[in-house]
Amino acid sequence: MIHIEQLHKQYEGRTVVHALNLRVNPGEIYALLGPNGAGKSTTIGCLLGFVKPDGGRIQLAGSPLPPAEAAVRHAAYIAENVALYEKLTGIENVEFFMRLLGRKPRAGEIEALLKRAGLPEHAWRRQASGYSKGMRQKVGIVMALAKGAQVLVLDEPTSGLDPEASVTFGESIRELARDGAAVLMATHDLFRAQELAHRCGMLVAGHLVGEWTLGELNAGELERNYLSTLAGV
Ligand SMILES: Nc1ncnc2c1ncn2[C@@H]1O[C@H](COP(=O)(O)OP(=O)(O)OP(=O)(O)O)[C@@H](O)[C@H]1O
Repeated sequence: MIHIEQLHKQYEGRTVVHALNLRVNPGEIYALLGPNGAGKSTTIGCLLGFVKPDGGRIQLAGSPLPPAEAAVRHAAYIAENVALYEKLTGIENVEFFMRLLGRKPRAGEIEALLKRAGLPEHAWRRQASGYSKGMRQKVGIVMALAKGAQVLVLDEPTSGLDPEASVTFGESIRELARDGAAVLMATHDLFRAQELAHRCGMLVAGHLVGEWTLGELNAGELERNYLSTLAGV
């Protein structure tokens, strides 16, 4: 579960997130939409403890810990470009990550996770320096799976992915949500948001100006809502 109450953030005296309230339940995928500079990444930064908020309350996975510590324990973060140890192979990256979590992988466990996330077998033992963006995202998914993350946070996850990679990635996200993760995804990809998310919210200049339940809307209607909401702000 992700629970944000009255989140407030300023930079150099300018408020970039205003009294934001947002809740993502276990098993739910929530798409955070909004134009460039709306405050999506800042909100994510506050959620994961990278950015210090100026006010409000954040709770992750029901933990009483501050966001940075709760995120280390319960959350996985997949950025637009997943950073990996370039000299290590896919398998070695995941193994290293698991050891950081204090886990010794069982025989065949990493291979099974890589397969589940759809990383082609020929890449498993190749250095990550040669991985494409989509391949990196898949390793990110494996890390979320290995961690059993209860909270998954994604920033522009499908930007620059080809349609097939985007679909495969979406399937992995759905699977993680079906396993009970609360998923928050900041995106400009309205089509993918409509396809994947259960709900979406629109952030404009740090204000949450609209929230919609998807499923009732097709991608065209979501785009019309987005544009008319933007025009009305
Ligand atoms: N470290 C910082 N110092 C000063 N201003 C910042 C800093 N980080 C972000 N901002 C400002 O905060 C506002 C929100 O930025 P943020 O990156 O959160 O928006 P965003 O919705 O993620 O945008 P995009 O869709 O372009 O990624 C912007 O006006 C940005 O210039």
